[in-house]
Amino acid sequence: MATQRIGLLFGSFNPVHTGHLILAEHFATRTDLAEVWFVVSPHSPFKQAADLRPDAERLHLVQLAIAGNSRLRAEDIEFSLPRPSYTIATLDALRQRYAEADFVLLMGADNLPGLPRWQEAARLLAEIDLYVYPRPGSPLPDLAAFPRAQIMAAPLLDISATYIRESLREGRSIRYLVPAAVEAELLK
Ligand SMILES: Nc1ncnc2c1ncn2[C@@H]1O[C@H](COP(=O)(O)OP(=O)(O)OP(=O)(O)O)[C@@H](O)[C@H]1O
Ligand SMILES: O=C(O)c1ccc[n+]([C@@H]2O[C@H](COP(=O)([O-])O)[C@@H](O)[C@H]2O)c1
Repeated sequence: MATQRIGLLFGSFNPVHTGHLILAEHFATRTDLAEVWFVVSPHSPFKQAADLRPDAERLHLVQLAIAGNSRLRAEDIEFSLPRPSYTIATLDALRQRYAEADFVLLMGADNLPGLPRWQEAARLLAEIDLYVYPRPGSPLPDLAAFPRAQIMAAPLLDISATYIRESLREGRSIRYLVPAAVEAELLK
């Protein structure tokens, strides 16, 4: 099989929302990437696990959100890896499982300055291309320290999983903020 470039969008997806989907669809259809995979993290190293929905539920919501879209995929590889989920370990595992894929890391410009503090950051930065999308309110990062990174504009929706969780707590509408199937599941 020919090598395919696959974009990886890492996150807690607690829950997945329309902002993630617009971003993923953009990269999967308007760049050289063949697909975008949502890598559901059981526990992101810099985040508290306290108000996290169970892993399987967050994965299921991603699966509902992307159902029928052959360019998007839900990846649960981190469920079977040590925690917290370090991206370099995940990348090693993904490369072992999918030897034919050429992975690219998708990342918001706000996250890039923190990347040098990630586990084995030097190896990670040496081993993978980064597509960095600007975030409103975040200055464009200096790419000097990131030779394999390039800025790629993408349409963004100014919502977050935090906003969805707050809306649910307050009994407010989440219609259109998440796909209808995700909304139905969250309101069950
Ligand atoms: N509205 C959005 N537009 C583009 N990218 C987003 C948006 N929301 C989140 N992302 C990015 O998607 C990835 C996964 O997001 P994550 O699961 O952390 O969601 P989140 O909405 O930022 O969550 P939370 O509000 O719980 O922190 C991260 O890289 C994050 O920066
Ligand atoms: O590898 C690391 O050391 C590392 C440190 C912080 C974050 N990450 C990855 O970045 C993703 C987004 O992080 P967060 O905290 O914004 O949800 C998360 O899912 C992790 O896979 C990875």
